[in-house]
Amino acid sequence: MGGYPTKGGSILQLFSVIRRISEANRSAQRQMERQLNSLTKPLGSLGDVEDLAIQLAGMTGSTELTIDPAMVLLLAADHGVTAEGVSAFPADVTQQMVQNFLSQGAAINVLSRASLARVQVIDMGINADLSIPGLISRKIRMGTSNMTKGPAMSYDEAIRAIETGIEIAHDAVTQGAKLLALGEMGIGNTTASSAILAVLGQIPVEDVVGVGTGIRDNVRERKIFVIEKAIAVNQPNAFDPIDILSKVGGFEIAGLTGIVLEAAASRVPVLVDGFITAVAALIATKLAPLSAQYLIGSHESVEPGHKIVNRLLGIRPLLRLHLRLGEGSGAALALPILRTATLIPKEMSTFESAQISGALDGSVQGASAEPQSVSSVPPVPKRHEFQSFYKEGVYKAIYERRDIRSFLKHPIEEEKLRRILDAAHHAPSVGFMQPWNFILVQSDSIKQQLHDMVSKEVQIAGNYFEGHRAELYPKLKVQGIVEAPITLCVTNDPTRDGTHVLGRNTIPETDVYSVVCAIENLWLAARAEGLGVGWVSFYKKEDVRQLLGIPAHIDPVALLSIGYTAAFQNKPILESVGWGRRQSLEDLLFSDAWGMPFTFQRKIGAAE
Ligand SMILES: Cc1cc2ncn([C@H]3O[C@H](COP(=O)(O)O)[C@@H](O)[C@H]3O)c2cc1C
Ligand SMILES: O=C(O)c1cccnc1
Repeated sequence: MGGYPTKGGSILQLFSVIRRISEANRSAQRQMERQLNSLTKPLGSLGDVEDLAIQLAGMTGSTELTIDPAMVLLLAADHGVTAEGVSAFPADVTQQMVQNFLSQGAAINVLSRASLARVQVIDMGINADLSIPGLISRKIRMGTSNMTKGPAMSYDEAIRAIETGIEIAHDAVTQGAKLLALGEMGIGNTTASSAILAVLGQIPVEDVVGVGTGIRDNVRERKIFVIEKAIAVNQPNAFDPIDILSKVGGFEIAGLTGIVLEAAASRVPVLVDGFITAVAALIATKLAPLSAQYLIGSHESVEPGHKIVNRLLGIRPLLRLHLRLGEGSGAALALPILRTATLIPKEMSTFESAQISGALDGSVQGASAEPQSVSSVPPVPKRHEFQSFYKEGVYKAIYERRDIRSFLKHPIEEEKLRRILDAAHHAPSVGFMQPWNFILVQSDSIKQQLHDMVSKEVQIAGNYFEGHRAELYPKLKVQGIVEAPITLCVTNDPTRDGTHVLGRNTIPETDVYSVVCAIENLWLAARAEGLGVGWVSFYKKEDVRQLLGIPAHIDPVALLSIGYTAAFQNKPILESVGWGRRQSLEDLLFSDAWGMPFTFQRKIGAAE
C-alpha cells in the first residue's frame, strides 16, 4: 500500500491530489530552450525532439532531464459489456494475457525490454481470482456490470478506482520512477472508451468506434448499437466525468485517470499509449485541466477515436505506426525518442565549447574570437560518464549478483561462455601479469569426484560451528557442483611474467588479487547473461591439483559452478537464512584515519 489511507470512496483524496497539480515550470522551459539554442545545430533543427526536452523541463521543473527508470503501469480489468459480443476475442483473454505479461511473453514485455522500461501489471478488476507472482492486486470488483443493462459501476466504485490509480502512481514515484507510461488490458475496453469519448466529446458514436481487436463490419455495427443503447439506458452527464466513468467506463480506465492525476501532482511526466489510455487521460484533464501539461503522446493508433482524443488533449503523437494493440506498446516504442531528447542537452557540444561559428545574422551565438576567462576548476569531461541506461546495467549486475547453489540442467550457449570468460580475462591484473588459467570441467565423473571431495570437507568444517550456525550449516548446499553444466577451476600462476612483476615486489599476493578480480568480472558478466555462479571453497587445494592434474606451483584459487538457475534471490542466501546481515556502509567508512567517522557531504573533495 502507498502512503495514502484508503477512504472508501470519499472524494477527499481525489480533491487533494487535484489541488496539488500546478502549471508546468516556465522558467525551466525557457532555460532549456536557451540551452538547446547554444548547441551545435541550427536553431530548432531537432524539431519535436527539442520540444520534448522543453516539455520535460517544464513538467519536472528541472533542466537536468531524465526519464529513467521509466515504468509502464499496465492496468487490467474485465468488462460486463463483452456479453453483448463487442470484441473479436472472448473475455477470458484478459486473464490469459495477464498470465502472459507475467511470463514475459507478450508484446509489451519485448518492447519494454528493448526500450529499457520496467512493467508493473496491476489487477484493477479482472473477472477471476488470480494470484500470480508479480501481479499487483488492486481489484475493485470482478469486472464491471453490463452497461447496456445499467451502470458499469457505482459512482463510489469509480472514485475508488481513480483513487487506487492515485495510489499506484504514488507507489511508482516513491520507488523512483521518473516517467510513467500508461498501459491497459481488458477485452471490451475499446467499447467502454468509445462510449466515454462519445459522451465527453459529444460526438456521434459511429465516428469514434473502430475495430478494436479486429471485429468484422457487422460486429462493428452491433458495437455502435450497444454503445448507443448503453448511453440511452444510463444517460451519463456529459459534464460530470466521474458519472460518465461509472456508467460506461471500466476499472482500468478509471485507475489510469488516477495515475495521470497523481503523476501531474508529483511533476512526473506521463507517456500516453493508445486509444484507451488517451481516453483515461482525457477524463483526468476534465477533472484537472492542468494535468494536460504533464502528458506526452506516444502515437496515433488506427482506432478512429484515438485521433479525436489526441486532438482534444492537444497531443501531437510522436509515431504513426498503425498500431492497434494497447498494453502500453506505443508508449514503449516511443520511449527511446524521449530518452534521446534527454541526452541532447546533456551530451551535445555548444558552439562555444566546440569552437564553431554562430549564425551570420547573430541568431545563434558562436564561439567568440577572444578567449573567454576560464574558471580555476576545469569542467569534468561530460562524455566520460556512461549514459544512464548503461550505468544502470552495471549497478544492476552488481546488486543482483548472487551466489547460486542450485542449477538447471539447461546447457550454456557457447557464445555466452566465451563472453563471460573474456570478461574475466579483461580484469585488472597487477603489472598486467594476467596470472589466471581457467579449467572448464564438464565431465560428469570429474564433477562427481569434485563434489565428493567438497562434501567431505563440508562435513569436517561443520564441526567448527556452534548454536544457530551449527543448525543452519547442514542446509547449505554443495549439490550445485554436479547439477551445473560447468565447474570452472580458476587458477593462479605466481611465476607468470617472471620474478620482477611491476607492483609485486612488496606485496607478493597481488597475483591472487588479480585472479580474484577476474572471478568478480566473470560473476557480474554471468549475472548479466542470466547465468548463475556459485563459488565453492571447501576443498583441499592438493586434492584438486591431483584430480585436475594441476602442477604443484599453480594455485587452484576457486571452483565456480556455472549454469542457469530457477531463481536469483532478492537477498544473499546467507542473509535470508539468518546466517549474517549486511553491515551498514557508514560503519565501515573512516575519514582520514582509522576509526574517524566519515559523513557524506554534498560535494566530496570540494575546496573548503
Ligand atoms: C491477444 C490479445 C492481446 C491484447 N493486448 C492488448 N489487447 C487490446 O485489445 C483489447 C481491446 O479490444 P476490444 O475492445 O476489441 O476487446 C484490450 O484488451 C487491449 O488492451 C489485446 C487483445 C487481444 C485479443
Ligand atoms: O488504440 C489502442 O490502444 C487499441 C486499439 C485496439 C485494441 N486495443 C487497443
